[in-house]
Formats: sequence, C-alpha cells, structure tokens
Amino acid sequence: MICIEGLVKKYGERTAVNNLNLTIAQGETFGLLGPNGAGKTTTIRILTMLTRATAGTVTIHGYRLPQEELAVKAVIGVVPQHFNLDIDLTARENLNLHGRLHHMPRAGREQRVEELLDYVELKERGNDMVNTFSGGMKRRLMIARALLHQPKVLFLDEPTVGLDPQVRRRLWDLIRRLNADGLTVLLTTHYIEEAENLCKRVAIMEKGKLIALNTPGALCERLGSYVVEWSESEGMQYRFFASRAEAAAFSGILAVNATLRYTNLEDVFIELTGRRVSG
Ligand SMILES: Nc1ncnc2c1ncn2[C@@H]1O[C@H](COP(=O)(O)OP(=O)(O)OP(=O)(O)O)[C@@H](O)[C@H]1O
Repeated sequence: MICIEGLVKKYGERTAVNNLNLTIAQGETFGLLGPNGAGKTTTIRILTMLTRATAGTVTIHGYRLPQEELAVKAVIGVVPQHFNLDIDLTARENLNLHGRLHHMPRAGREQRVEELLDYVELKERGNDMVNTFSGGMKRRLMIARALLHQPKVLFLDEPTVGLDPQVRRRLWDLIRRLNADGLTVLLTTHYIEEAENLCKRVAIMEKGKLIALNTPGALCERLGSYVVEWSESEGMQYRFFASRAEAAAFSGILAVNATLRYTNLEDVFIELTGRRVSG
C-alpha cells in the first residue's frame, strides 16, 4: 500500500507537485495520467527516492520515506522510462550484475535470474547481447531486473513508450501477470488506452494537482456514458449523454453526420485537461 499525504515538490518558484493526496491499495494496478509537465515523473521520482519532496509524507508498505530508505528500497522495484541496460552484456549478465550490485548471494541469485528470464519470455535469448534486442525485449528485461529482489510494489514510468501496438499488447499481458501474481503496480502513461486496459483506478494530474481519481468506468459515467461526435469547421464537437436514447435523439436532430459511441477515458482526459495526448 502506498500512502501519499500533502505531497509538494518545488523547483525554485515552480511547483511541480502541488499538495497531492493519494492512497493506492495493495495489489492494485494504478495509472497516473496527465499532460506533459503535469508532475507524474516528479511524483514517481519522489516515491522511488530519486528526489526529495519539499513537503508531505509518503509511506510504502508501512515504511516512511525518506527516513526508512533501505526498507523502502527492499519493497520497491523501478522500471525507468529510458533504457539503462548495459547493451554490451548479455541479458543474463545484465541480471547477474544487477544482483551482484545489490549483494544477492550467488546461489539464490542465479536461480532467480533463470526464473525471471523464463517469466519475461527471454530464456532463449539469455546469452544474447542486449544490443541485439528489440525495444519490447529490452523493456521486458528491465522489468525482470526490477523484480530480482522480489519487490512488493513495481513502478513503471511510461512502460510502452515508442513500442508498436503488438509489442505493447504483449507487455500489457506481462503487466497483468505481475499484478495477478500479487504485485502492486503504479504506472505512468501517455497512452490513455493503456491505462483503460490495465488500471483498476487512474488519477489524472494537471499542473501538479490531482483533478480526477476513480475507476476508468466511473470517470466515463460521470461525464455521460454515451457521446455524440461530429465535425464542424472549428474542429470535432462532442456532447455527452447518460443514456443511448438521449444521445440518439440528439444525433437525430443534428443537420450533419454524427457518430454515437461509448465514452472512453480519452474523452474524459480531453474534457478535463482540454488536451489530446499524442501517441
Ligand atoms: N529537475 C527539474 N528542475 C526544474 N524543474 C523541473 C525539474 N523536473 C521537472 N521540472 C518541472 O516540473 C514540472 C513537472 O514535470 P514532470 O516531469 O514531473 O512532469 P510529467 O507529468 O512527468 O511530464 P512528461 O509527461 O512530459 O514526462 C514541469 O513544469 C517541469 O518543467
């Protein structure tokens, strides 16, 4: 469980995180969304102790940070946004090196490395250099590396950025499997579809503040479960309705061709932030 209370992070005059309050339950897959500069990465950096908060309290699995740094480090795994594997080593060597750096005893370490290569479906490529790997394979290896010490909470910062849709879906399966195996997963993403598919609840941040927090379904329902969209000279227009009948009635009186569909999380995001997220 992650408890965030009154979290503030200032960089000089700029407030990157502005009084964030959030509780993430054990075993939950939780998504942090927001436009560029909303404060998502800063929040993750605080939770993973890469930077210190200006104010507020955070506990992870009952351990307070930064005071109980070592205990927190033992229960969290971090998969950063940018690839930071050693590309001149094999997959197996990358994992072993990481284990050695974290003082894992050899016997347990080697067994765990094999288990994880298997888990992320890289067993046959274990002896290949990472510089021969595709983006999806590198990301899976980074996830394996973050799992070496058997953390309880996994932080994934933009886990599928730059990957093609098929590879992205394969990673989604892996993230679902992690969650089914009991891990709490906190991810940031620009892909609204990703949050909708993977996350039990999502938080939308803007300018450092939380502007929405709920299940994707409840956020859509609040806006209206049905949307009518049509094109006008100034751009696409949207109207939201609680029922299909109301949406159909409205669509019927429009003088132009319109589409009636279910509201999705991207609609919620645009209504709240006024921005379309680029893929
Ligand atoms: N090291 C830093 N020094 C100064 N300002 C920073 C620093 N890191 C982030 N910021 C500022 O804090 C705000 C939040 O940035 P952050 O990177 O957390 O946003 P984000 O939601 O992760 O954005 P993105 O989607 O672009 O990654 C931005 O205004 C950013 O310019």
